[in-house]
Amino acid sequence: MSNRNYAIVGTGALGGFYGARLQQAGLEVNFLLRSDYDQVRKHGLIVESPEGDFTLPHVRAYHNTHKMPKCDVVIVALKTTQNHFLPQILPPLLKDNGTVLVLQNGLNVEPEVAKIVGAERVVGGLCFLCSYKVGPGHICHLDYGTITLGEYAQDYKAIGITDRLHQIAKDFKRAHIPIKMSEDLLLSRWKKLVWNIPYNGLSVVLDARTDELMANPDTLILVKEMMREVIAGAKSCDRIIPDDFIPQMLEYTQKMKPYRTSMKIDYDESRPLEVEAIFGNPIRVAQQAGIKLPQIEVVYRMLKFVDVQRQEAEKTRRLLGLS
Ligand SMILES: NC(=O)C1=CN([C@@H]2O[C@H](COP(=O)(O)OP(=O)(O)OC[C@H]3O[C@@H](n4cnc5c(N)ncnc54)[C@H](OP(=O)(O)O)[C@@H]3O)[C@@H](O)[C@H]2O)C=CC1
Ligand SMILES: CC(C)(CO)C(=O)C(=O)O
Repeated sequence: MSNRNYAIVGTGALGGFYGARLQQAGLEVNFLLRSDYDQVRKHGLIVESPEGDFTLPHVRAYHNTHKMPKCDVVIVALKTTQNHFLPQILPPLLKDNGTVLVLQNGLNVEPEVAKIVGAERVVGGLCFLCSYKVGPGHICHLDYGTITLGEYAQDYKAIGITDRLHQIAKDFKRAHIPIKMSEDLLLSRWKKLVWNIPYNGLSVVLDARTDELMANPDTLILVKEMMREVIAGAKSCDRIIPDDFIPQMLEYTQKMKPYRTSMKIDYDESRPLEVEAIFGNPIRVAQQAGIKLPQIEVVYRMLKFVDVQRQEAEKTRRLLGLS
């Protein structure tokens, strides 16, 4: 049995789900919470899942990083829009030889964390998970769950699969979380963006679920064209995604239960959108290599517009005491 202890920074749809699974498998997991702290401290976590519902009535819940024990593995599961909190959260939580595992969507999230804790402490992970938070401490897992783990090194240099990756993978497998390991984290991040960029973006701009985007011939064309642009973006970083990856992603989505993407859920709930991590960073990275991604850029500008509008409306509602 591993004696590695874990911290979950951001106990929401993703962090709450994987953290609960790790605790259920017997590992020590320390959960950092914000608005859900009181509820989770008193009543623990509830997970509904097609793989079996379960409740953890007692969890190690904290709302202050300084009160948490130092951990071997700190999992970053905040929305990227909240990453400005990481410089305060991470240093007191991490053991001297500890690892930060970044499970967020988007590109260039590891370099952000590396600036705080050092590149040698960072590992990334891409989560193929459909999960959302129903209420405080209550997570609904809809489908999938595989994590692709990859080592991070300065400038996303591919450094292969290390011993610590195997160690972390072992803990997750113990918790029945399917794990793949990537030799090249940057390639894996771009591959994930082949899905996230078209579906997350169009779901918000067009107010549509994945099945609706797939069923309509016009949106299907847009999805495919945006996927081709993501592949061009990856190529600008010398990462080659074969063209047959597009039909694979389309088939994956076709088989998926009708799904409101995570960005659409954020939009519907008036939360800030992960526009910069998922759109802005890939656009800028490609641009630095002299490659333009014009269709992705159109959706990016639209998303920024609707995001600002929503946040302004939300601020007004708060000022009026309406939310
Ligand atoms: N959900 C999914 O199925 C998938 C999500 N992802 C990615 O995973 C990441 C997390 O997404 P998701 O779990 O859906 O998001 P959620 O909004 O469900 O969870 C994030 C949690 O972080 C908490 N939080 C935010 N700021 C702080 C803080 N300063 N201190 C403590 N807790 C904080 C939030 O609490 P509060 O309520 O207080 O704001 C919330 O509970 C994103 O990058 C997303 O794109 C990737 C693949 C699938
Ligand atoms: C691709 C998917 C749906 C997980 O499979 C996802 O990553 C998301 O909603 O952000």
